[in-house]
Amino acid sequence: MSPSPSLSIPPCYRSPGILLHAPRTRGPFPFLCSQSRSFSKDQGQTHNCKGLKFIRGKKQLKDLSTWGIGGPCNYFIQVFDQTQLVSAIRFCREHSIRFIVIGKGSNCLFDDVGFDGCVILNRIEFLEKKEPGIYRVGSGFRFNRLGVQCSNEGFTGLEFAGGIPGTVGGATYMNAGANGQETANAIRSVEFVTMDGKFLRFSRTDLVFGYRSSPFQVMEELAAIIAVTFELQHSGSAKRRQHEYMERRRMSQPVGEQTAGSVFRNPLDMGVAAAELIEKAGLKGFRVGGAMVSKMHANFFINCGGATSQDMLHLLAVVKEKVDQKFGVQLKEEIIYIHPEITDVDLNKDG
Ligand SMILES: NC(=O)C1=CN([C@@H]2O[C@H](COP(=O)(O)OP(=O)(O)OC[C@H]3O[C@@H](n4cnc5c(N)ncnc54)[C@H](OP(=O)(O)O)[C@@H]3O)[C@@H](O)[C@H]2O)C=CC1
Ligand SMILES: C=C(O[C@H]1[C@H](O)[C@@H](CO)O[C@H](OP(=O)(O)OP(=O)(O)OC[C@H]2O[C@@H](n3ccc(=O)[nH]c3=O)[C@H](O)[C@@H]2O)[C@@H]1NC(C)=O)C(=O)O
Repeated sequence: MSPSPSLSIPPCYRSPGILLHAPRTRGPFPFLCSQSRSFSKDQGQTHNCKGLKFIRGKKQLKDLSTWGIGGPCNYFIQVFDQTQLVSAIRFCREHSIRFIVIGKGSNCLFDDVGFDGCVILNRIEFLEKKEPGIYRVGSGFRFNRLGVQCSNEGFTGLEFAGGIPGTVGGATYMNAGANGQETANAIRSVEFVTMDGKFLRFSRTDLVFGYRSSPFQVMEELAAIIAVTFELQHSGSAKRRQHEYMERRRMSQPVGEQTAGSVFRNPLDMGVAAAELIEKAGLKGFRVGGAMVSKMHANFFINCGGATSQDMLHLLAVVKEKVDQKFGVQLKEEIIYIHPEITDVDLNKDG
């Protein structure tokens, strides 16, 4: 799909060498006619469909993102179980409405223009203990809470999740990690729903994860991850370790500020952290409008109050450019930019 003529990609993302992680929003059925919808029309109305209540044009994405940035979305719905999730997806597809599924919005940069589609907020929050160390958890369950609970119960594998602001679904999708642990290593199986409404369950051995990557990021038929089963081992020291990791996080990261965690992936092949390069480029405290490189941790960018998506995009672009100029390293985003209208456009490709 081509960019709409009425919306422009921010100029900073047109410059050669300025790359952006591809936003993967799920589009409508290709064979259905696209309805012409004006952005955020029917402001403030709700639309009831089979017991589901969609809010039209009113929900501000800044309230759904840890960065506190983003304009209105055309449709918004919260889902509390998999039946509601599937119904919401079916509604979107039948009406040719693009949708995204989000958790805590801790890895998303929404645009001030908003999102011309439906944002489905995942509130599937159950936790089942199947047997000692085996937890089946709804994808909307807070990852932080899971990490603390499992560690307190004497199981190791998810200590690092303490303090991570995302959901179990987001953490699986991103293969979140910290302190030498990764989500993938604790997974036994993942249940998800496809675009045509099928439920599938893959066991860990069927899934190839990497550093901040999962097969779900490139799975065309994925609609949403529904639940994840974790398999953890007994450990007398898990609780202490979880506390230590949390303390380390408090000492090294700007906890409590409006951030989206690490902005860039570490360039693993270079054997250096993105934060180190940004700091050595002299960019700690560098500011564009309301967006600033944290003085505490250079790979965290802070909304100091009133930052716009343009501020943040420009800050990202400047940091990438300076790091490239100084070290010849092209940083790659960990955060996902949700473009207001473009579907499946890889902005990494060119300007
Ligand atoms: N290590 C750390 O300290 C930090 C880690 N993080 C990590 O960032 C991630 C963000 O989690 P969260 O805030 O919940 O995610 P978000 O709400 O930010 O969603 C980010 C993207 O993840 C995908 N996604 C989220 N939930 C689902 C789901 N149930 N099924 C399929 N795709 C999904 C969607 O991608 P798409 O639209 O492309 O399909 C979505 O756009 C986690 O991995 C979190 O642990 C974040 C901050 C700090
Ligand atoms: C926050 C995230 O995950 C974090 C995770 O919490 C921490 C803790 O294990 O390790 C990663 O950060 P990181 O690589 O920056 O880890 P740190 O230990 O803080 O720093 C690495 C190196 O960079 C140096 N460093 C760090 C910050 C800074 O401002 N300047 C600097 O030079 C540190 O001295 C250290 O030598 C994850 N980030 C990535 C992109 O891999 C996230 O994914 O959102």
